[in-house]
Order: sequence, then structure tokens, then C-alpha cells
Amino acid sequence: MATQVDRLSALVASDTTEETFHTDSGDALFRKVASSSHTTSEQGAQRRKKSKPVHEVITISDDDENVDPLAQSRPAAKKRKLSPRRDRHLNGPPNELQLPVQALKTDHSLTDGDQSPRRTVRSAVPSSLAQSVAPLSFQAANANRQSERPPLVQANVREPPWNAEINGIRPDAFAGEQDYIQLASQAWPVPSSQGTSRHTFDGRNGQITSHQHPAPPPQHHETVYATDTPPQAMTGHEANRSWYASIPCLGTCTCGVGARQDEPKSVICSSLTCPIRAYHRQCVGLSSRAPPPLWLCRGCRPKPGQAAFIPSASQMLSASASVLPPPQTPIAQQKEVEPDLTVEQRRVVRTIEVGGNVFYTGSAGTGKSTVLRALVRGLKNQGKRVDIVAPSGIAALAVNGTTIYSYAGWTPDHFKQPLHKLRERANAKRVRARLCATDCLIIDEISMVSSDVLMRLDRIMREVRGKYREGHYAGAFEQKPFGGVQIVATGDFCQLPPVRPFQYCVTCGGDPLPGWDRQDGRVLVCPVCSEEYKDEEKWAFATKGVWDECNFTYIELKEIHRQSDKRFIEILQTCRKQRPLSDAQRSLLLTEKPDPEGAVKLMPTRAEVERENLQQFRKLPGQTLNFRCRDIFEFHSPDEPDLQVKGTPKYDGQPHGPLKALNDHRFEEQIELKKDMLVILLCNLDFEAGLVNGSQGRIIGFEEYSPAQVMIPAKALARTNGPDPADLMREREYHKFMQTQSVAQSPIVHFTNDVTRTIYAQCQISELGAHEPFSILARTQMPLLASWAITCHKSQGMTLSRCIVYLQKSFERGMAYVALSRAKNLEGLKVVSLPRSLDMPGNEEVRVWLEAKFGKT
Ligand SMILES: Nc1ncnc2c1ncn2[C@@H]1O[C@H](COP(=O)(O)OP(=O)(O)OP(=O)(O)O)[C@@H](O)[C@H]1O
Repeated sequence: MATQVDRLSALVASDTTEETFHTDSGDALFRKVASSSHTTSEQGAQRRKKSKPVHEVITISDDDENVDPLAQSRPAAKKRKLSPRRDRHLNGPPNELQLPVQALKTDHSLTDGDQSPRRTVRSAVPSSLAQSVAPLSFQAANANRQSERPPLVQANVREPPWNAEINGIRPDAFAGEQDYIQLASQAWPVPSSQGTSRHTFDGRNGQITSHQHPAPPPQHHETVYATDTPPQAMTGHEANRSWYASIPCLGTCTCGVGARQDEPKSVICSSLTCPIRAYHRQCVGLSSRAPPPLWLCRGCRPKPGQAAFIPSASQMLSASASVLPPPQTPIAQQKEVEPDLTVEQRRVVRTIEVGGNVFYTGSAGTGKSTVLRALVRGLKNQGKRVDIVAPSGIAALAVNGTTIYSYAGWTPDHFKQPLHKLRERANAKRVRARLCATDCLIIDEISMVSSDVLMRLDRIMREVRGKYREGHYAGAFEQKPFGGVQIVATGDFCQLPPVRPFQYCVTCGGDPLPGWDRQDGRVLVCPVCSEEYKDEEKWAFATKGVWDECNFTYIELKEIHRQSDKRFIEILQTCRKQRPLSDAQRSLLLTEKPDPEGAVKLMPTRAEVERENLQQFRKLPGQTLNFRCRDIFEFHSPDEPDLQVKGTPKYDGQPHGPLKALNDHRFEEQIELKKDMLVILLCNLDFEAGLVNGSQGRIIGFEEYSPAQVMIPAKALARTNGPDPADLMREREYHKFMQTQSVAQSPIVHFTNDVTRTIYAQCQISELGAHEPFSILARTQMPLLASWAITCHKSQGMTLSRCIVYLQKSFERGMAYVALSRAKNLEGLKVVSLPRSLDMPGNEEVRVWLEAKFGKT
């Protein structure tokens, strides 16, 4: 490498007018071009005689135009007599990126007024090379430091602080025998939350300059049309202005430089079939002389004899909307994808879409959550306001809903109030607006909703919807359960039960009921009103005067999609009904076998899980990549000011850190990843490839982040109304997330089904508020979880191909069933011990109720 650096330095210092620098492997990397050799006009030649020969200059710059060393080497642009706007077009942004050239092609069709070729036109530069620039600068600087020769130019040399780290990388890391291209791709670009490091190497004088810029203000990106028509006059421009402003330009151009985030403006080819679409303004040059109103790139301009391209108004709108080019390095579908519903699943959706209250259930893995997502889409398409609530934050966020507490405007302290006070408080403007706006309320994981909570919810909804719905007090809605809203309840009463119900008396509130924290089999009595709360009445279906009044249509999903082995399904059904397992079934489960490779341990308590994961993580050698979540809250609900509390940071002194409201999010606040680490996927990524929530794998490497990565399919971009704003937001958040991580790389995971995928950060969005425009709460994070061990509660809803179940410390009925039913098959399941509770009779009241509703099975 030292040889290469020496040759490079010698090349810069020599008088040669044109030469290409090659690496040892023969790749052309850096081409020195004396400007005088390209001067074709006399004027230009004279001008250049006065100035020093300009060698190809390596510059990496961000958005600071004042320190662009090229500014002095471009006097020609100043002399052109052009309108300011056109001048801007031709000069390109001041932060133009000059890169080493592999083969500099002079494109005479893109020349400026004085006919001198544009030295910045590049072609066939592999985008990977673009990233090699910064370390090359370091190498050159190192050459000056290390060689015997005196540096080429001593004066004014400002070197990077040699002993300082720049964004975590010591400049001298690039010295010695290391492959700087490899290092470059890891080290550049290096934006961070503190700002951006920028290093400039000027080939004319060997000067290297290092700047640390504060974090740039949010950039405003807009599209500029290279026509004589002012952009504002373009159809569709105004309509799409808001999202122009919100996305970075990812223009990819034929120049080969690839997408650049520091390029704020692009020129858009108006042809709907153009494979490029977005060109760097710099590269387009005087093509703006093309006749207005629309600009077509050379590839799309009609050939002689061909009909001219005359787009319709909607095509124009579509063209102007598609700022982003078609995916070049498409990120595998980032949005969660869904399987096709079976007949019985479709029946549930249809029944609910027709109206009426529905309770649908089914064993673990029958697709309850899958149906839920489908029916939400269906109801929303009908124009209905759908609210999804769940008893816990984890369950709620898994289906993009909220907790029952948030929906009702409660804090845990609210239950200290007597029921009549709770009803009064629900009349607060914001709460009542939310409760009145709901058309369909979906209650997920109903098995974990206790009857006292459901009763309180019913009462407050009757109160406010009876008074305020339809704008008058008709009283009709007060007589109906939940104030007449359509109720959909789903879950499996054989899974996890309510956690410690009946803390306070519903009627009186006040102090916790004596003995409320005892385990099963209790009867609590209110010391004030003597009301009794029996343990067997904790279930939602036992809510007096509420459940039965709902007059539900009962549907049971029968087809299990998670498992296919009949013996295993039988065992699970026996556990589900809490009947004792036969000896044969027991021994099948407890068969001695080695730990399945890469298996996750399911453990009852959080402490056990944390200990196990930490222990295994520490054993791995190699670099740790730390990913901090990016939480955002956008408030758009002026008539619901109490929503602003959702933007409260979780930690004091970290205003941009995790939000309190996302405390229970299934994506981690912070996740540390290492090569060879076992991970679990936390979302449904690709059903066809078998990558679903719970898919297990091992990290085999990391992929470099590139601002060119795109997520929105070309089809969505080309839609008449433009792409889905949520998709745009996901993409924007993804890029922001990656740019604020200490190392911008994404893990490559080899899954147990032999599929290998790079897993990119995901943005999960929740809409808050009673009506549009909704406030937005979102978390972006790597959808992965360390998976040596997880708790049984966290595993709820997952499908696991390899797991080891530890149930010695299980403390809840249903926990064993939940844990065992995560496994796809017996081969991938190892059971270390079975709890005694498996042999004890289960919740008799649940069995009786299920038989009454669905018949004996
Ligand atoms: N129609 C279907 N076709 C193919 N796969 C399906 C279908 N429905 C559901 N699945 C798959 O079956 C698995 C279980 O689905 P889902 O999580 O919706 O079930 P569930 O009843 O909610 O499970 P649990 O009660 O354990 O949370 C998932 O991997 C899901 O993708």
C-alpha cells in the first residue's frame, strides 16, 4: 500500500498533464488531468494559463459551500451571462462532489457556454469507489508524514488531528498495509448526531483540510425542473410540495456517482417510462434549453420521425410526484406482508364487515392476529373509524393499537376513584371526542382483559356516547353496551389470563382490596360496600351485564397454521384444555435430544432471560454494533392537547431519546449486535421466504448503509396520487435512523430455513387521536432481538422453529401452553422440564364456558 501512496503522491507532484493512477490490482482509481490539456477555446486557454494547472481534485464535502476548494478553480461559471436561476442549474450545488475518475469521458453534448468540457462529468465510476475518497485523503496525508521526502507542500497544510478520533475512527487506522477501499466503505460517509466530519484533499498543493461541522439544520429538498417554467407553475408541484420537503433527494444519474444525500436538487425526466428519472442537475447542464414545459432526458427524447411525448395532466402529476427513482438497490419489502386468508378466516372478516358484535377465537396459530390485521384494512376501507385496544402495551403495539388505559384516558390511579367519578371524568372533551368517534372497537388478547376493567370501559362509553353522540342526549346509546359501538373481541381464553385483577372495588374505588395480590382461588370483599370479587369471575366473558348484552356472534378458527404434525397438535390441544398429558405424550415431549442448533430458550422470568443473554453475548469475540432506537412523536391534533404527553422523553436530559409512550414497544430501545449472534426477527418480512415474526437466525455479517437504498417500489411511486405518505415516512425515518447510528451497517442474517437476508431498520407507525389529521408516534429500530433466551410473555404471538422450553418457574396457568405452542414442530422443540400445573385441572370456568359456546371438542 505504501507503494501505491508514493506513486499517487508522485503523480500529483509531477508535471505530467494526464495520467491515470492504478492500484496494485490494476484498477484505475485516480486520474490526474491538467486542465490546460482540455482547453479547447482560446479564451479558456488564456484564462487557464494565468492559473495553476488544475489537477483532478478529490473533495468530499457536505453542505458547507464556503469551504469548497473548487470554487476558485471554476472561474468560467462566473463569467457566463445567465439568469441567476439558470446559473444555479449549471453550477450545481456548491457542495459538488468531485470524485476520483476511472475513465474520464468528455461529453461535448453537456458543455457550457465557453465550450470547455465539463471536467466534472464522470462516467463509469463504480459507486463503491465513491466511498474510497476519504481514506485516500488520509493515505496521501500519511504518505507526507511517513516518507523520507519532504511533503509536497508544507505551507498551509492543515492535517486532521492525528491523535484524535474522527467519528470513532482514528485517521492513522488507514496507514500501513491496510486495504483502504475496504476501510473506506466502512468509514465514509460519517455523519453523526454531533455533526459531520469533512476532509478535503487538494491535489494541487497536497493540502488536506479537516472540518468538523455542527449537525446541519434540517434540509429542505425540492425538485427543480430544468425548464423555463417556474417550478411553482408546474402541475402537481404544489400538491406534492409537502413530501418533496420531507424526503432526501435520492437522485441516481447516469453519471455513475450514485445517489447523493448532499445533492439537494434533481432534474426529473418527465417520461413515465424513463428508467433513470432523477438526474444530478450538475450532469444535465444546459439541457435546460430543451423546450418547455417538460424536460426529457436524452434517452427519452423522441427520435426523428417519432411522435412527441405529450403527457396528460394526470401523467404530469404522476411524473412530478415521482422524485425518487426506481429502486436500484431495493431493500426487501420493509412493510410487513400478509398471507392470503383461508375460507374460515375470510368468513370472520366478512361477518365483521357486515356489522354486529363478533367474538372470534381459536387455538394458538390459527391466525387470529392475521385476521385482525385484515379486518382493520377492510373496515377502514369502508370509511369506519377503527380503534384497536389490548390489555398490555406489548400486545397493543403488536397490532398497532393502544392500551385500554390510553384509549379510555386512564392512569392506574384512576381506578382508585369510584365508578361515578370515573364516568364524570370521561366527559372531558378530549376523552369523549375519542370515545364518540369510534365506529368499531377491537379488543385483542381478550383473555388478559379482566372483567372489572371491561366493566369500567363499558360504563364510561355508555356515559359519553349516550350524551354526546349525534349531538343530543337521546339516551338510546346509553342503553347499549359500550354505547352502541361495534365490538370485536378476539383472543384465546386458554392462553395467558388477566394479571392480578380486582385491585380496587369497581363501585367504591379507594384503597386496594385486602388480599388483592394473592394468587388464584381468592375471593375479595370490598370493606365498604361488601361487594364480592371471585377469582373465577375475572374473565372478560364473566363481566356482568356487559358481555352477554353484546350479543356476540361466536366464531372459532379451527385450522392451525403454525404446526402441521398431528401428534404435536394433539399434545398442544391437550395442554390448551388443561387436561393431563398421557405418558406417551409426556415422554415424546421430554425425549432426550441435543439442543437444537441456534435454539431460543423460553423462560418464565425476565431475570433468567437477561442473565442468559448477557452471558452468551459476552462469549462472542468481535466488534459490537450498537443501535439506538429513533422515536418520534408528531403532534397534529390541536383539539386533543392531552395527546402531547405522548412526546414525553423517557429519560431526563435525553430530549431526543426514547419516548415514554413507547416503553413497551416490541422493538428494543437499544440493541447490541455482533457477528455470530443468535437473533429473532420481530416482524413479518416475507411470507414466501418464511421470514415471519419469530424467525430465528444467526448474524453472519454486516452490510454497509448507502443513502441510495430505497424502499418504495417503483409501482407505488408511479401511483397517480403519489406514494403512500406512511411509506414515505418509513423511508425517511430509515435513512435518518441509519445516519445517526455510530456505525451505519445492517446485519446480514442467515435464518434457520437457509434464507439469508440483510435486515434493515423498520419504522413502526401508530396513528393517535380521534380523527384526521392523526398524531404520529413511531419507533425505528432493527427488528431483531437477542435470541439465546426470551420470556414466555414476550414470545406470545411468535412462531419459532427452534426452541428450548424451561418451565420450572412457570407461575401462570396457560404459560406452558403459550410456550409450547410457539414451536413449529417437535423436531425443533426441546422441553427441559414440564411444570406440575400441566397435570392439574385447568380453569374449569373457561372450559365450561367454551363448551357452552362452541360445543364439546
Ligand atoms: N391463511 C394463512 N396462510 C398461511 N399462514 C398463515 C395464515 N394465517 C396465519 N398464518 C401464519 O400462522 C402463524 C400464526 O398466525 P397468527 O399469529 O395470526 O396466529 P394467532 O392465532 O394470532 O396465534 P397466537 O394465538 O399464538 O398469537 C403466523 O406465522 C402466520 O403468518
